[in-house]
Amino acid sequence: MAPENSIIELRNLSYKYSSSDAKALDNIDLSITSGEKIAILGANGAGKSTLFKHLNGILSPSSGEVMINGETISKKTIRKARQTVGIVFQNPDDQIFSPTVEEDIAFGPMNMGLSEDEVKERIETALELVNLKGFESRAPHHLSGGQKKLVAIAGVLAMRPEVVVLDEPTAGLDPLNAGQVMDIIDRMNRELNMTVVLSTHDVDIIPTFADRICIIDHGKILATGTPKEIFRDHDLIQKAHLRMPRIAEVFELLQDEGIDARIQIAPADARDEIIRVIDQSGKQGITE
Ligand SMILES: Nc1ncnc2c1ncn2[C@@H]1O[C@H](COP(=O)(O)OP(=O)(O)OP(=O)(O)O)[C@@H](O)[C@H]1O
Repeated sequence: MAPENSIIELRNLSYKYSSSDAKALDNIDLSITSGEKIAILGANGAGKSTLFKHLNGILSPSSGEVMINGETISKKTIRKARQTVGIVFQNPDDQIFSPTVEEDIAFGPMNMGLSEDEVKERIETALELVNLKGFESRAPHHLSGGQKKLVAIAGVLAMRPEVVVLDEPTAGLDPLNAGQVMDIIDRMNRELNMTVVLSTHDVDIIPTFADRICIIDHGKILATGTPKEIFRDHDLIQKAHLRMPRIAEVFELLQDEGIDARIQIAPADARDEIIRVIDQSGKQGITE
């Protein structure tokens, strides 16, 4: 039995590409809870994309199983699994095919057999959410990389999946667009109650985004935990080819100055800690 509220359940999942001797995924056990925001971290080649391709049946396990809402993905359940789990690939060119933005976003909902009115409404809502109203007739291949990424997100959004999986959603985007994409992802979770699974190499966005982190290395899970738990473990961070978020470096510098500040990784926690240190030094100043 899958744990209660578990929307995705991976059990002893292993996968080997036919052209390779090594396992790309090696005995993965992971349970993803409905409504959570989970970040999958790992070095290049760790197995993140291979893992994601198992979440809606693009790849089938060499051994083990993938369950969506308690049902193992099989020929019989794959259609339902694909409606439940929508994937936004790393390269938007892999998923945008239609001559116009509107037709591209309509593709998924039309395949679901929805009425014309419903499809129209979904296109409008999806374009509004990604701030691309007015782009309906534009040709996707003439858009910028960031705009294409937004079209790919809108296409998945229009299918209203319970889970959205995003493979490195901010890769190749300038800071402003990366921030915009992260805001959209956050709204998908807060306003549309979607479960979000994403992979990223950007450790600075994780403390504000993720409820939970899962670190994979050479196809195996090294650790799962809250961002605070994971970033406490320096050996783990090194092994996974990651680094501490920049905010933590400020606290390390303060500690080098002999200031009793506890290392923080998220902006709001950093603010609270700095206020605490200032308050404390103020009180010390009064008593001295
Ligand atoms: N089509 C394929 N055929 C053979 N081996 C593959 C194929 N795709 C990926 N691999 C191998 O499987 C392993 C996992 O690759 P994967 O693309 O899942 O990693 P990743 O964590 O997504 O990496 P990145 O961060 O670079 O996108 C790597 O060793 C890779 O070389």
